[in-house]
Amino acid sequence: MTVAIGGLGAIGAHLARALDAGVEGLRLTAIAARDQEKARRLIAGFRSTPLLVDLRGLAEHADIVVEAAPAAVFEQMAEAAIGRGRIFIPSSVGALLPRMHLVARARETGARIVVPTGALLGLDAVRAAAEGKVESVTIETRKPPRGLEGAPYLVENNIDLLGITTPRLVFKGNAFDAARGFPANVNVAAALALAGIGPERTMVEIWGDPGVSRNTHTIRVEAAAARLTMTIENVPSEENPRTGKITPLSILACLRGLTSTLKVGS
Ligand SMILES: NC(=O)C1=CN([C@@H]2O[C@H](COP(=O)(O)OP(=O)(O)OC[C@H]3O[C@@H](n4cnc5c(N)ncnc54)[C@H](O)[C@@H]3O)[C@@H](O)[C@H]2O)C=CC1
Ligand SMILES: O=C([O-])CC(=O)C(=O)O
Repeated sequence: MTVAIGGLGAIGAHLARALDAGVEGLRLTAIAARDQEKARRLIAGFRSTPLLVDLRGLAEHADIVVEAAPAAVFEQMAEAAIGRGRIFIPSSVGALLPRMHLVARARETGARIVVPTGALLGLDAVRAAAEGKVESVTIETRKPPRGLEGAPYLVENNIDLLGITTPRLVFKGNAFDAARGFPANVNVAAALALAGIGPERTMVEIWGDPGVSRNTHTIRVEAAAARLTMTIENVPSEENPRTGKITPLSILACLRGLTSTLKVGS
């Protein structure tokens, strides 16, 4: 299958390099970048040169379109990919929550929207639990203050975390509101909501924590079949401290799952 990537930052550049290095059954055919010069430098050493197109053009050149750009440009990429019936893999999952009409549109065009586990863990177990009765799903996110810097919710509420010396709870509410207030920080909460009981019922706490050096997410699920408590501690990437290094790896694993003969995990 052919793959196109929109956005060449912490996630996209890593993914592009990995695909060019070789992944069985997958070929990188197109990329879109805001900084064209940087993109050219990235692909200069590639074994096979992908086309450099704009975000909307990606869907014309690949079976699978991976969105790895800021949430602000999510809609144009999603609409083009879904409109053409592609497999659309979003990174900015929070941007999907207020746009669930895209799922109905995908049903019409034959597109698929495949949400990767991303910086989170355990979505296989959450999905399994949600086949039965689920009482509650919560996620507690702790990030070093600079990993939350610039979030619209903090700006609107005049919350400055940079000088704090003790952990501070900055948001408590549902996943829908968390994604709106922290579009670049809690995509994991959106993915959890979609795997389980939806954005209104999935509860989120966001902490600015000067005591952690990793982006740390703990999910708790109380269900009829099982009780889950899971924590992941992500090493922030050098390019973008908001993004854990595991994220492009998760998308790569997700891509492999689309073509592999042996697939592990639901
Ligand atoms: N699902 C998950 O678990 C996670 C999702 N994310 C989300 O994934 C998205 C990408 O994250 P990163 O790679 O860390 O971001 P980044 O900021 O490192 O990279 C984004 C790239 O998109 C490019 N870009 C911006 N506008 C563009 C346009 N119009 N056309 C083409 N390229 C454009 C930027 O130049 C930049 O290179 C973000 O929305 C982030 O919040 C991040 C971490 C985990
Ligand atoms: O922990 C991470 O790497 C990123 C994160 O919270 C998100 O975008 O949801």
